[in-house]
Amino acid sequence: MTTETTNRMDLVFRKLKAEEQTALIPFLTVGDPDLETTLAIIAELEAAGADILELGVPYSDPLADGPVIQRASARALRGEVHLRTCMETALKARQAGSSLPFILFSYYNPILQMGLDTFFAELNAHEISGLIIPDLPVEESEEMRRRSSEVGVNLIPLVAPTSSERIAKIVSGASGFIYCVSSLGVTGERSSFHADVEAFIDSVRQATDLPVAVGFGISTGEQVARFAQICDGVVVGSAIVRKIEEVIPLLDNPATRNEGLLQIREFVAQLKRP
Ligand SMILES: O=P(O)(O)OC[C@@H](O)[C@@H](O)c1c[nH]c2ccccc12
Repeated sequence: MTTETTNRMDLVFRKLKAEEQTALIPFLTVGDPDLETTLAIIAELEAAGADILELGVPYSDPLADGPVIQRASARALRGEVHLRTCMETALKARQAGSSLPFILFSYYNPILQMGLDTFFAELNAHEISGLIIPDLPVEESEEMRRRSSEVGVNLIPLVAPTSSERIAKIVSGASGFIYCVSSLGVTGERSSFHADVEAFIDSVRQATDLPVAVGFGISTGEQVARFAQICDGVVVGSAIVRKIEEVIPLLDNPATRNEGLLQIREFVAQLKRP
């Protein structure tokens, strides 16, 4: 008997699995170039076939990010976009009709600044289904996992090709999905991945019944199709953030805004159907 889940993300993975489909999971930085445009881009990503969305909280010290996302964070921070505005953006996107499950992607510090009690009290109220905290110390992940599950939000762990014997520990008690980082280093488009990435992903699959997704460096339809063969989800961030950066001049001009939005939609659509 399956336990009924109300978590929107879990329902999407279950539906895609039944259809033998892989989730396309874009990442964007909220507020890049501005909050109103982020809401418009979310609608384009959904129309382009996105299944789940990572909403990145801009941060002043994004140590795991490459230059593309660093620039996006800097643009969003100039617009005074912080953790609470990102949560509010998720709610506004839902109210505007989006049915995408939202993953709030934040470094640990902004969450600590807000205060854990406030943060977790507001997660659900803002339609957040998942949480990724790339720099969450393992020692503190137990409390964060407990608090997340208390409010029905999946705290999604990252595993790296070097995690090896820690994989079992990382995935035990996890929920939502397991995020396999395809390569070492920081985010950013890549033409090649960690040498044994398929074997690594397979070892994660052996260690969990949860959906397994891969991210880091994936930027073309061919790369998405390659990983879709062995994963339940594929995350694409920097390539989409770069496309957004490229069309900012179009987005900023009312006369060409729709052209800019269309270019973002078309870029993401070809990731799903190369
Ligand atoms: O940008 P890429 O190379 O496509 O990788 C996904 C990534 O953007 C997103 O999941 C992410 C953004 N910042 C991160 C920091 C750590 C791990 C993952 C991330």
